[in-house]
Amino acid sequence: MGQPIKIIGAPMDYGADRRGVDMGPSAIRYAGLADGLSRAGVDPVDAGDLSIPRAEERDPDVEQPTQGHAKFLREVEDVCTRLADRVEAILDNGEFPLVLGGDHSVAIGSMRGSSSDADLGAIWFDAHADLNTPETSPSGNVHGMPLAATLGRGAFADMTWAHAPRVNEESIAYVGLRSIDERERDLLRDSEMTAFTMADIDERGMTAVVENALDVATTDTDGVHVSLDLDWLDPKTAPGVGTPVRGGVTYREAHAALETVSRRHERDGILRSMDVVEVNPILDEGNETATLAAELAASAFGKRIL
Ligand SMILES: NC(=[NH2+])NCCC[C@H](N)C(=O)O
Ligand SMILES: [Mn+2]
Ligand SMILES: [Mn+2]
Repeated sequence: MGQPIKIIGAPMDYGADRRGVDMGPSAIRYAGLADGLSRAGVDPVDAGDLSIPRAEERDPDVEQPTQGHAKFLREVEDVCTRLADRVEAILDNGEFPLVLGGDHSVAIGSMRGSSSDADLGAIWFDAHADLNTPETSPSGNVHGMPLAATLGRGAFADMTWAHAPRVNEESIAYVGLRSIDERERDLLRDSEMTAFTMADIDERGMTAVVENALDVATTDTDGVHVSLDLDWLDPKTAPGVGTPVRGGVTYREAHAALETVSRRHERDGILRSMDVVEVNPILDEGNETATLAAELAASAFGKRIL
């Protein structure tokens, strides 16, 4: 059955404005994640959830970086530090870490852990660029900042729990971008990251775009982290997310994308870690977004129609 997949839940909502995303891991498990992975031919082992301090005990105004604004940064640091350690230990054990969010700030921990012993590329399946720093963020929500944190931008420069020096911007590719804040656009334009927007998908088709993104993420790296934010999909298909943006990826395009990743992984063994984030069961309709998250994970690990 190949490399065992270690499922680890990070039921965190500190990085998002909308409560409920902390229930994502339960909803994705309930939707049949482990069964789907087994049917895809891999061996899932559920390592349970990280413990997260109770939301009711938080105070949004306690801790702030010296510059800018980032809500609950101390709580995010605590969770991501523990998550990074877990991800690193799973990889040391020869297993594959599959992290279930939680809001997208969990990716700070996933990528830090996954890159501790490796040069790591990343594919960011998301409507958003998640490149705000505390200085540029219009919302102060850390789920809009994980890539800036990983790259050590702005106020994150001195935060060793966040900055992952073995992730280089040249090895990061976005797929499906369609919502970028004004100051974030300048950060993106001035960076070496590769951004495939929805317009690129319209023009060239999903498979070609993802092949290209994989080329970017595998050049001069030891492996790839896949970060799947469910708001990447169109809200009609994935309504259970806190920051929906219309004009997103369709059901079939999403499966085609993850199947393309899986085919490259079967050929070249490129994948190193993955997270599936931003499923909010309170905003969902009949758990369909969590079900989609579970199905897309199965596609990434080899599930095929025939
Ligand atoms: N992972 C996400 N859903 N991010 C949404 C970010 C939205 C907006 N760009 C912000 O900084 O607040
Ligand atoms: Mn998003
Ligand atoms: Mn995101």
